[in-house]
Amino acid sequence: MLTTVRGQLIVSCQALDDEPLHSDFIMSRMALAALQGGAAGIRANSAADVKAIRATVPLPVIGIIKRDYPASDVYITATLAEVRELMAVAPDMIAMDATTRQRPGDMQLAALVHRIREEFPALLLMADISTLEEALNAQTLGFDCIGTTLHGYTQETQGHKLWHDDFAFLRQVLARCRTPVIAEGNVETPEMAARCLALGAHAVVVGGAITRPQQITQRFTDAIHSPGR
Ligand SMILES: CC(=O)N[C@H](C=O)[C@@H](O)[C@H](O)[C@H](O)COP(=O)(O)O
Repeated sequence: MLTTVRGQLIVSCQALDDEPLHSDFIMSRMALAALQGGAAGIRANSAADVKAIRATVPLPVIGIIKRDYPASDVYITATLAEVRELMAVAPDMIAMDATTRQRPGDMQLAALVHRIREEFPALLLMADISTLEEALNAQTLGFDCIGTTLHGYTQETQGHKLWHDDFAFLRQVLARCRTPVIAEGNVETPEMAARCLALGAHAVVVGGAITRPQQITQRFTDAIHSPGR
């Protein structure tokens, strides 16, 4: 899978249950639209969506399960239970939260990765990180690739966007990691996606700017109503 997506666009097709497009059927059609537009891979949330997408498009799929747990801020493939659920539909790679935050049941990331490797030795694992420290830790733990997915979404990085300062954070991670780095999170324009790849990202994941119409609409309405217009 990593070879297939090298230098390419991966489209994240996700709609949570409180979003207007929440439906495995709709996500599978989003994936088909992404294929027709030239995407090389798909990222999807839930076993149902991964299954529907795999039945519709011949592209590699990165699977995740977003699930909230009490007393932990970790929600992207937080425990072994989510990995097992996803493995029932066999995504090509699974992405999981690889931040240093406390996980449900106080499970340590290193122990969890060890358990996953024991149970699913052939599975590719993507580390969703928010800081350079977490990227380096993920590399040490042997993740197959590192995604900047959570940069801006943790307490430590709140308010940051991946594109700030000409992708300074991405450049920092790329300079320090030999594990392939996938740029993900707030890549809002085609130019930004191209820039991530030019900087050396292995691939780039774009979600909302392609598959969340409410977000796309708001960009237009914000521009129309902005005071300086
Ligand atoms: C922080 C978090 O939960 N990110 C999620 C991870 O799968 C998705 O909601 C994002 O859509 C995805 O990362 C792509 O990012 P963007 O939609 O900004 O292009």
